[in-house]
Amino acid sequence: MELTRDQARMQWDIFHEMSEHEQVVFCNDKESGLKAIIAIHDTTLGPALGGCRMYPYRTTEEALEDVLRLSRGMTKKCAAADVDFGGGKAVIIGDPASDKSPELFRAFGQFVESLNGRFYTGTDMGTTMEDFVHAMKETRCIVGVPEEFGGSGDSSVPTAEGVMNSLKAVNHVLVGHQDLTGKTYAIQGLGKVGYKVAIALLRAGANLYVSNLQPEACLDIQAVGKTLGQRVDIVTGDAIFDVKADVFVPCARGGIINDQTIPRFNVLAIAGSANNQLMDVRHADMLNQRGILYAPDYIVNGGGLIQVADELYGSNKKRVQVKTHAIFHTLVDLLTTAKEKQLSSETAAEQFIKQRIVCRSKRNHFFTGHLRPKWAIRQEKGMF
Ligand SMILES: NC(=O)C1=CN([C@@H]2O[C@H](COP(=O)(O)OP(=O)(O)OC[C@H]3O[C@@H](n4cnc5c(N)ncnc54)[C@H](O)[C@@H]3O)[C@@H](O)[C@H]2O)C=CC1
Ligand SMILES: O=C(O)CCC(=O)C(=O)O
Repeated sequence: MELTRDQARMQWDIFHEMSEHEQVVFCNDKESGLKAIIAIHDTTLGPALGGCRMYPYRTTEEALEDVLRLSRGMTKKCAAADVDFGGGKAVIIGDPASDKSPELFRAFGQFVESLNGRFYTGTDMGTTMEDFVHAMKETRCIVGVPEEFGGSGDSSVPTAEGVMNSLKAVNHVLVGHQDLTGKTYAIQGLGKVGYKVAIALLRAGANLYVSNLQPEACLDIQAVGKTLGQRVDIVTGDAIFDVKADVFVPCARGGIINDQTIPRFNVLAIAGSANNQLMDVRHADMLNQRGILYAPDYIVNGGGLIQVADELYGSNKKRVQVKTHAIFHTLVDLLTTAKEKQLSSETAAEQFIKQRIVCRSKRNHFFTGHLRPKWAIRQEKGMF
């Protein structure tokens, strides 16, 4: 029997929704119009770390569901990348194209500061480094702002490098080498990460199908392809799920691997930066049954996290590069183990992550949770 709206409301329980999470903070600031949710999933390995997404969610439930899923993914990502942080994430409910203001991000910063070092944040889909320059005036817990403001800069650069290392790992597992010349990739989303991946793939001699909400980015990539002598076909809407390619590279929203899309994919593998690509864990088994190799997103897209975590240890570009390169080896080992054990890559990854959290939780953490000086002190010291 279907529940009435009132019955459904009465049965809905936030503690049930967040039963795997430590803390969820609803942030409301009337003056700036800020409506945000911060979710802290698991701090076993250290303070929560994860970006802040801005999106015009239709309902609060939709925003809550997204932030709970994203923060759960961050716990896995931190463990996979072997950093001393736990999983957290924030979402701001609003349209990034029209609802941003310095006041909105300052208000968000105040809420982050109120958590007193339990949560560090920076950019994600719909937000930019510049947005967080406003937020950092109110909190010591912002990462990934431009270098001139004391941050480690654009985290989409190492994220894109990590995606490229993953695409080489996938090629290695599929055909025994890392050379991407002549391969075809279907990229969904040409934003901060997808655009950089597209350029890197063209330079590596690959051909592309691309799709993006704003057509300008597709046209730019097509022009670059022409200069380099590589084919770039622009695809609109969700036709990107149907194209015949070697690898589908999701670099936009999550949930794109689901009951509807799996029968449509015409690729050998899926590996991209989008967070939470699987609508449900069982979809990894469905991909396995179709013989499509799936590279778990929280391993592929760990480069940005590696950079912002490293910033809190005192930024070292070489260290970030080495750890981002390690994504290649982590993925080759994982995909090989999954094949040997006849498991889906997602199940194998979850086993590996669980083991790592148990093992790492027993050692002393390198990051001891110190807070950085406040903005005013940093200004006094002439840092900006
Ligand atoms: N920026 C980073 O360093 C990291 C990003 N990610 C994830 O990677 C994904 C992309 O992130 P960013 O590039 O930073 O975001 P972004 O906001 O800069 O770019 C997203 C792009 O996807 C496009 N898009 C959205 N829906 C689409 C659709 N249905 N079809 C085609 N294109 C679509 C948009 O037009 C936009 O250009 C997100 O899922 C994000 O959570 C994960 C780890 C780190
Ligand atoms: O890339 C960042 O700034 C933080 C890491 C993160 O939120 C992510 O990897 O999804």
